[in-house]
Amino acid sequence: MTWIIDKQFDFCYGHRVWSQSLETEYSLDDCLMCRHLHGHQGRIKIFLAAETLQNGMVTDFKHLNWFKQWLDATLDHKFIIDRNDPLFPDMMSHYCADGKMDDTRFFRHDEGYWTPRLEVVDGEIGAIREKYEGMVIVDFVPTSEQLTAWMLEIVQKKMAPLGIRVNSVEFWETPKSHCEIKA
Ligand SMILES: Nc1nc2c(c(=O)[nH]1)N=C([C@H](O)[C@H](O)COP(=O)(O)OP(=O)(O)OP(=O)(O)O)CN2
Repeated sequence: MTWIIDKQFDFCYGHRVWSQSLETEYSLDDCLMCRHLHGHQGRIKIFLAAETLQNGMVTDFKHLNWFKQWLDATLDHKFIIDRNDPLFPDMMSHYCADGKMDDTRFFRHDEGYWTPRLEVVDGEIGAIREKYEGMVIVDFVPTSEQLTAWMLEIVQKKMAPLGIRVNSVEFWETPKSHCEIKA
């Protein structure tokens, strides 16, 4: 017997899918809208599984509170940008040298993303600081598929010491566009 429990989390974020390309026979138009800077109300569901119960539970639902905190602090109301995005030097001009991301101007986080060191823009107007405060840099195109894979890995690593298996992760970029990864 396998028990599967799940918990859902919502967050809003911005992104740009700079690699989008379309087969117009199928898409019916050639507008690469996902290359625009745009935002979503994202929804993620984490599924945890076990063959035996501890204290009558797969694990306490509250053992995912850390994920809510991480999501709120890291991605909620942030713009997720790929460091390889051709627009990166333009959007992140204060954080580039020779047209490339200057790693020394960023914090590297264990979960595999970067955030700008805000002292780099000391002396600039508040709006400039606010722009960079809202940036989360990743090393992949932030599609539904890749965001889901990234978050699956983060949850798997964190839950492993508890002996909890992540069964799958589901992600909704919009209410109609959904991705699932079975671990
Ligand atoms: N396989 C993927 N395709 C697309 C992705 C993606 O991450 N993976 N992302 C986008 C866009 O970011 C976009 O915002 C979502 O587009 P779309 O599905 O077209 O939006 P809706 O769910 O609102 O659907 P409508 O048909 O426009 O109503 C594009 N493709």
